[in-house]
Amino acid sequence: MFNLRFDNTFVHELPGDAEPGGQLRQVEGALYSRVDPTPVAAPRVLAHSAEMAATLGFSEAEVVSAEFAQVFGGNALLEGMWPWAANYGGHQFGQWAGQLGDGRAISLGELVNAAGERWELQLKGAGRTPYSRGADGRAVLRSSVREFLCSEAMHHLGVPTTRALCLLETGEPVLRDMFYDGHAAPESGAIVCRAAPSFIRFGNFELPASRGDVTLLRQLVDFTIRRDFPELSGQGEALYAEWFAQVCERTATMIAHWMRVGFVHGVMNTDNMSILGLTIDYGPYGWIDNFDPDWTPNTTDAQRRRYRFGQQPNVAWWNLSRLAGALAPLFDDVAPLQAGLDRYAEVYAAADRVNIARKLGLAECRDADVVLMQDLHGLMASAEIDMTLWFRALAELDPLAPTLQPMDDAFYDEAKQRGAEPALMDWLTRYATRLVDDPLSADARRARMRAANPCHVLRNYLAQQAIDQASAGDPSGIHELLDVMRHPYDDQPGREAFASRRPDWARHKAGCSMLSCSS
Ligand SMILES: Nc1ncnc2c1ncn2[C@@H]1O[C@H](COP(=O)(O)OP(=O)(O)OP(=O)(O)O)[C@@H](O)[C@H]1O
Ligand SMILES: [Mg+2]
Repeated sequence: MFNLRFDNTFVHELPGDAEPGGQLRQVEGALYSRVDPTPVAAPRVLAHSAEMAATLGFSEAEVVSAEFAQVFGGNALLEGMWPWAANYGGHQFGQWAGQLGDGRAISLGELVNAAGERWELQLKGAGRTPYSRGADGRAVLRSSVREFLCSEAMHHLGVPTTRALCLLETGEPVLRDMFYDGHAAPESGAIVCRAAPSFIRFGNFELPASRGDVTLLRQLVDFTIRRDFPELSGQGEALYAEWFAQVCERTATMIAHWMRVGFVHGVMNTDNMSILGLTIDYGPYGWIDNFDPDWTPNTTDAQRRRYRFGQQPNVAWWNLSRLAGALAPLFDDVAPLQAGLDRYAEVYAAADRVNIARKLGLAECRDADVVLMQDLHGLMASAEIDMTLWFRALAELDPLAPTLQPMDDAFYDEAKQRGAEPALMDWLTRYATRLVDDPLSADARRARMRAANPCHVLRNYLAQQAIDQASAGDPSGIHELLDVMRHPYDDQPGREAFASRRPDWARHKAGCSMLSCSS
């Protein structure tokens, strides 16, 4: 069983903490600490991703074996695993926060699969590490279900993301004060095994830079380029510049996907930004129901709304500029770093135009189409229109006889719907005129729109329903939701309930419209 190969380049090639064990402390001159997961009472696999298991080389029989639960619950190691916690810092909500590190994530090893791909396997919620800073190193079931489901949903939506192999309950309670109101209560503990080619974050570079440890910074940069960006050539500053521009490009692409599907990350601190441009850390994230660029699901950010939906492209730029600052000691001149940031803006602007063309079913995006989309966004916000339902239904519009009828289900408020009808009809008329002037056939337009506008997204209340059911002992809701999210662009007859508007009861319910960072 488990014929797997691990090569663990991160720990083999880079300096680690000389002191073994899980002592809390500032770890200097090292990029990680060796630490074993803390065993749990009764690990049980609640769900797994069949695609990810196959990719990594696990058979279905292995996934249901007792040994699998022991390994991914943190009670046993496979040959070749060498667990560690990474050392990183980060800017949190705009402020430098110093050393953070993996306080509850423990990487088990870098698996090299049959196809030769590298996948780092990482348990989230596996116990304390030197970076736990007074917290327990654990994760609760509700947040773990959300991380597991969203990782896979995002992948199937075509959004660059870390993946999830499996979700386990630990059989141990975890104490959490969900509303930060002094009422801590026990919740079920859980662990997600995540997988990604690398979990390196902007903050991994920021920490040695903040300490003036340029040698360590350079070691990490050289390693990252060598291992994760093998397509880049050149050397010295020119190579570093090209690499930074690549990071900027990938980040721009990722954010454009978020904006296309209506994903709000919720806590875009630089320690939650992947150097590979993958969506990382599914914490207090949320999905746009009624279109609102000012919405954030994160209750901790409710006042300032730093990480609101419409702000994400700007925040990513700000985060990249923090990374640029960290990398500056490797450059004689900051011009190449500035060029990388400019590259972000260009690539994002181009990707935004591609989104507009795809979402509206146009062969190309003209300048006037940008205005057309902006005007639509304004109307969608004021009329409280569901983003997913609107764009999906818009593909059914007849440009020769435009009506609002296909989009009838997308409205949350009847009075607002009626009030907005004249303006929306004006907009539809403009759009229909534009369509007539577009070279795409009706079929090609519809196919283009249906491939860009999902009908199934992981609406907050859907995840919450699966959580409530799992908390009562029945994980089948997780399985069904995962299965729905495997085909987000397909109509799924009999599963219409997963593609409908957020129900009224979910509008202000915790977990459905607002998410606590307590996880
Ligand atoms: N229960 C916990 N025990 C120990 N450390 C924690 C815990 N929760 C969060 N942290 C640490 O606090 C910092 C910021 O937390 P954040 O919520 O961004 O990350 P996270 O959800 O734990 O994990 P990740 O970014 O790995 O997905 C990180 O250093 C994280 O490891
Ligand atoms: Mg995090």
